Amino acid sequence: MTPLLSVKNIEKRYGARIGCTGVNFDLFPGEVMGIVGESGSGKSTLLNCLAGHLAPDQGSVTYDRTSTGPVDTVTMAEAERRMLSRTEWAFVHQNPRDGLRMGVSAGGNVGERLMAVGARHYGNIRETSTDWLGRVEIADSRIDDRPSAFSGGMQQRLQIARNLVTGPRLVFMDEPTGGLDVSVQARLLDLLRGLVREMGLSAIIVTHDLAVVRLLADRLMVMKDGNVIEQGLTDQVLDDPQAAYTQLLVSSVLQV
Ligand SMILES: Nc1ncnc2c1ncn2[C@@H]1O[C@H](COP(=O)(O)OP(=O)(O)OP(=O)(O)O)[C@@H](O)[C@H]1O
Repeated sequence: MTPLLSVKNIEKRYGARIGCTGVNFDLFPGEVMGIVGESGSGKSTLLNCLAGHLAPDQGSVTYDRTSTGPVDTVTMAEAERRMLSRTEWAFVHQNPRDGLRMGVSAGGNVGERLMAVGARHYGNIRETSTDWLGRVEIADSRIDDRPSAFSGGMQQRLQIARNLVTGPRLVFMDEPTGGLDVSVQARLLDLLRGLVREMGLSAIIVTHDLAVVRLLADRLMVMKDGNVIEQGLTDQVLDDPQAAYTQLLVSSVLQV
């Protein structure tokens, strides 16, 4: 089977400082990969290199695009990458404000993504938007409200609807449950798990929360000081960690 994403030898430096280095992995269709590690270990740098937000200094990221087959997203033209981000990819930010348009209604936030991929019929756009708000547990009556009138959990659910409405194949998530109350996190996690399964999504999720990877990720990558120090099936890595650092991480000795 062709990997959906094939990552080879990615390195990103900030001057002399290493962001991440020597990262290699394949992600297959329908797989969810978790990336964990303490603060500053290089998780966000790697995610941003994979999603095309940062240009790595070395390495390749090959994506199996529906229309053309495998393409190197590091060297592709910016316009092409932007098109991928609107159609086959999605990016869920930790802070919903970074992924929403705060001055646009909830329905508009979802609907404009449909318009960006060519939807023109107002009635259909409104209907699909309402349907998606329902799927993320936002009442119909809130469709014309702006996200600024929503709670943090609702904003995050709206960001998820905005990202998934166009039916992406690959979703990048940066601490999707970070910054939320514990009870809100649990509900959001449940919702995400349902959507990922139902839509057969592939995803790469950065988190410092092992409960998030336990619930969502098939595979897990552990990072420290910019390096991947262990990777494998989530249950295997968490239940039988090989690296001393992962053992500390799992035994909660480390605060990540
Ligand atoms: N814009 C930048 N300029 C310089 N150094 C940076 C920049 N962004 C990140 N770094 C450095 O790169 C390394 C990896 O940082 P990164 O933000 O990727 O880690 P992280 O694991 O995502 O951390 P956190 O969980 O705190 O977000 C750190 O040493 C960090 O200081």
